[in-house]
Amino acid sequence: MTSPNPIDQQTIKQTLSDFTLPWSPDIRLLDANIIENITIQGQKVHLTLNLSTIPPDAAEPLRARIEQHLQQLENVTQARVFLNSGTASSKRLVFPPRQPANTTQGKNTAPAWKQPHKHPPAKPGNNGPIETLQSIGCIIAIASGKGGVGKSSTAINLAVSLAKQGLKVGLMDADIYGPSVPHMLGLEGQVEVVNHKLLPMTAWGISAMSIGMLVPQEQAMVWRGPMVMGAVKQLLSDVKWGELDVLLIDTPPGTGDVQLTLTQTIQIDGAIIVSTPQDVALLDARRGIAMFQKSKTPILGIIENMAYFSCPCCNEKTYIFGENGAKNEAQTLGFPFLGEIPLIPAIRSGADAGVPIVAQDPDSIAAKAYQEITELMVPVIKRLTVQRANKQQEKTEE
Ligand SMILES: Nc1ncnc2c1ncn2[C@@H]1O[C@H](COP(=O)(O)OP(=O)(O)OP(=O)(O)O)[C@@H](O)[C@H]1O
Repeated sequence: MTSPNPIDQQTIKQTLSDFTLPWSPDIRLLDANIIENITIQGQKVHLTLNLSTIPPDAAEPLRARIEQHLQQLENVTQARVFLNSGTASSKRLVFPPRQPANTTQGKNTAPAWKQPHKHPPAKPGNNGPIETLQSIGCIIAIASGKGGVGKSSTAINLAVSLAKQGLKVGLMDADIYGPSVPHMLGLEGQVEVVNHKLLPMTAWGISAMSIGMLVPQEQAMVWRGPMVMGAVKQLLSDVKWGELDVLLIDTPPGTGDVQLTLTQTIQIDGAIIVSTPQDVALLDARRGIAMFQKSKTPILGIIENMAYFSCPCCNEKTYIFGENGAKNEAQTLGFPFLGEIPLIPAIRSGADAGVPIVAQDPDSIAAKAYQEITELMVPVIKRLTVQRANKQQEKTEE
């Protein structure tokens, strides 16, 4: 007896290559940025469609048609198509109900660090734990000394990549002056308010909140001093994050009011510094590092973004801005070097289209570079979670 041919992404894409959009027959499904994700396990195929790009009446028929089509493939025993609304507010999330993590017949077998985080209850006072952050395993700031080095793109792709590894991830966009997270995640619409708390929006498997979802961008851009501090505090205490393994905070470049408010208001368990390889960016990165060190926030490592240009034809690497700049800097300063992300047009076009590259093309060089970094981050997140719980416990006992 011969074993069935393995199915791969290529076969699935090939099968769907003639599929056109019922409401726009000139456009192929594969060209329409509608497919979020294809996962294959043996002979089972799961495909996720981005509901926000489909006319409401067309969603269910399209889902059923694709499912039926895939089911006809010789080696497919199960084909399931899910619709993901991309936002929490639209209430159209039609994933099957989430199973409790790591449970077998009702018995919770999750490792200790993944048990529901039971941080002690909030204590009144300035530096007491904030109630909405109580069920968060640990908090990591993504920072850069200089603007435009790709900090937000890095934060988003790391968040989605961590979620793909099974972690519950939140992303708070604290870049009050230039919030780019909603656009990069393709999030639109109104934030939902329940019991006086804001609900984060969901996209690509993560929860996200940004000042850009609450006020028009022109408004926030001119805020200074107390207004900025007030906005950061609101993002921290008025958002119902729920249970998360990790909250990533995308901070604005530099060392201003936002960073100060964050480090004075909450316990940040670690900071990751994003830098490009050039000297000037590295110099600015040093300032960012110094600020976190002043507030005793551990530096978890440095990521070099736009490390090299990767030729789309032959994958040859060209080190446009010099080689190993951030890597050498990390070594000099004694911090872990977490990895390098290539300069790849698809990272920019994905961000512009609201589809992070790790979701759009998980097998790409870029997605793999982010994944390698998140594989290093997972054990760190576990360690920080345990440390945070211990620290919070100590604080309540003081
Ligand atoms: N590795 C990369 N390859 C190609 N383009 C990239 C890469 N990283 C970031 N970009 C692009 O560079 C631009 C700046 O990136 P991004 O907004 O993430 O930077 P930032 O440091 O957060 O900026 P800001 O200082 O405005 O907050 C964006 O258009 C983004 O898509």
